[in-house]
Amino acid sequence: MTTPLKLHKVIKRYGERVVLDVDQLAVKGGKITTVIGPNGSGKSTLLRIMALLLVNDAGYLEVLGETVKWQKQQLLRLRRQMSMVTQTSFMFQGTVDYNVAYGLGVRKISEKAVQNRVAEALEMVGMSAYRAADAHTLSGGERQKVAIARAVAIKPRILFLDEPTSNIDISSAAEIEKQIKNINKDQDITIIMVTHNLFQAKRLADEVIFIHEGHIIEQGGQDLFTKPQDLRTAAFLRGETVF
Ligand SMILES: Nc1ncnc2c1ncn2[C@@H]1O[C@H](COP(=O)(O)OP(=O)(O)OP(=O)(O)O)[C@@H](O)[C@H]1O
Repeated sequence: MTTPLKLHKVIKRYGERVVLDVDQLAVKGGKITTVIGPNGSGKSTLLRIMALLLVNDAGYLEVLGETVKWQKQQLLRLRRQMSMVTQTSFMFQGTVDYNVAYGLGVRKISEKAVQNRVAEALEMVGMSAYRAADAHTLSGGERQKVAIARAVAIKPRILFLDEPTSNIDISSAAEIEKQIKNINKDQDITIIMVTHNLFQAKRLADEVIFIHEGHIIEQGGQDLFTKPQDLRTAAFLRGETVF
């Protein structure tokens, strides 16, 4: 799948206000795309629409080769092929094992296969030693790793990350960044990640999208960081206010 996600003339409004207005967007399959932009520019809104958690008001999406009709059966089928990790992850009452296995319960796979997937996912994030731990006793960084394991255990085709490391320290964030890269490479999962951390965006991005006031101003590869084409992108990357 070269383009697992496409948006065509997608608009999202809250009341009268247009908060997202994307003419065309194509996300490259098997790559890590980072989404950057000022506060309130529409990054999370874009991510939530792409993850089929929020309905657009105009335009349409193509997800994993299907035009999204927002019809129940199709939504279920498509959502089962994607997962999301947010800034602070909810842990269910129970062990780490239980939390990672959570999304697998509704899938028709054997108990043995569930155990294998959980073990594999925890290994990927370096949390194998915590399998039997109570999830509510974990630190913030550990929770995020378990949340990533839970998201990966379902073997999604697209993984959405909304500021997954913004509440954790630099060294845990660095570990998670490494794990994100490995997940993308080894599991061939398309990753779309919103981050406020420009250094992180640069370290992880195969592709980057700069969004401002609901519009995609620029999309490109690593060149976008070094040779931005738009004055607003350049200003944002310099840490200046974007007008
Ligand atoms: N449920 C809602 N009702 C009304 N307005 C909303 C709602 N959700 C988001 N907005 C508005 O939409 C705009 C875009 O919000 P969004 O969260 O997508 O931005 P963002 O780029 O992710 O911001 P941040 O970097 O601050 O997290 C903001 O102005 C926000 O106030």
